[in-house]
Amino acid sequence: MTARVFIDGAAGTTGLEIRERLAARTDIELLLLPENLRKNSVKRREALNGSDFVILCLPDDAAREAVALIENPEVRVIDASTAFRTGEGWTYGLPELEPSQPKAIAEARFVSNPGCWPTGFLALVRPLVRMGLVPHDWPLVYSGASGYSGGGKAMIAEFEDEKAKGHEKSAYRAYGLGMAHKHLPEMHKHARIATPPLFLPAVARTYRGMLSEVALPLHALPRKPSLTTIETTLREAYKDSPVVSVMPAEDISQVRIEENAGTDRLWIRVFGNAETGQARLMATYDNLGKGAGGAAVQNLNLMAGLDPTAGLVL
Ligand SMILES: NC(=O)C1=CN([C@@H]2O[C@H](COP(=O)(O)OP(=O)(O)OC[C@H]3O[C@@H](n4cnc5c(N)ncnc54)[C@H](OP(=O)(O)O)[C@@H]3O)[C@@H](O)[C@H]2O)C=CC1
Ligand SMILES: CC(=O)N[C@@H](CCC(=O)OP(=O)(O)O)C(=O)O
Repeated sequence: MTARVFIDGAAGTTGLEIRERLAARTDIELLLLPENLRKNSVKRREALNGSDFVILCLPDDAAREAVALIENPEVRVIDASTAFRTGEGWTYGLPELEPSQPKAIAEARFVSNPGCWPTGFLALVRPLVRMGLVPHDWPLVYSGASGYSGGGKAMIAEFEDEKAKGHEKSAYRAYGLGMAHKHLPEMHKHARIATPPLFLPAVARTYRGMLSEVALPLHALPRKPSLTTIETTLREAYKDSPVVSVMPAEDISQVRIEENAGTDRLWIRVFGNAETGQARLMATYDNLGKGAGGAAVQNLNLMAGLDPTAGLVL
């Protein structure tokens, strides 16, 4: 039996990525609206209610509107927007978050796909907080750079189209300077920490890819874990994941943002200096892969009981 899947927002940056991953599959029947009807609310309502699964790749308000249009209780939803990531009744779609998360996603009706930034943060810190190596009230700092497709069609135009409003010529732009980024609530909630992290995001002149980091002064943590303990804890947490891997850090002196661009992988490395007790935890992945489209396909596979890695670039 095939699962009928409707992508609302299939012409957008994230929607196109998901479409590409699903198009060739024989276990999925993909429903799409033609270009001239893709914002027609009558046709959208029909498609939203006539599918087994809908994947929403829309701005927050349009995602809320789409959910409100769903009347058929059999329809199950994956939402890629920020609208429901801390919402009641929604399951957070990061299978690697907790040992129980894949089952929770598999059984859920409403799944919120994680934000691209929270994906890296939670992958780096959640096992360390869970195991008590980082206290839940530790003032965590999270920094990194994203490819500009992370801002969707509007930011792609900003970086690529000289005629676009606010055309950007710079190679690297820091933002979120008011320290109130829209992803803070989900990082706070799902890391199960006392306060949101200090978050220092930037966007780089590369289309896709992310490199994000958490620095830890191991010597100042109550349990003074070694670099090896940190790395072993993370490796143990992801030992069964086909998507998240802890890679060896020795023999590497440089890491590039493009490392996992074009894939659905997320790689973690634990760098640092054992003598000074300073650690630099790093994640590389793709804002459109594990940060969005790949994560949505991973969640769909779990929810539909399909091969967990089908359609993923690993
Ligand atoms: N880009 C990324 O790396 C990530 C994106 N996301 C999230 O995914 C969602 C989609 O983002 P992204 O693909 O980047 O954005 P885009 O702007 O590239 O695409 C959004 C799409 O939604 C369409 N749309 C807007 N309003 C409606 C409506 N009322 N009915 C039907 N279609 C509508 C747009 O139409 P039109 O083409 O006419 O503008 C566009 O095609 C957002 O919520 C974003 O936060 C999450 C993680 C990462
Ligand atoms: C580079 C860039 O601007 N990235 C966006 C985040 C990507 C996004 O909007 O997606 P989600 O919120 O759904 O994850 C930002 O920081 O606002």
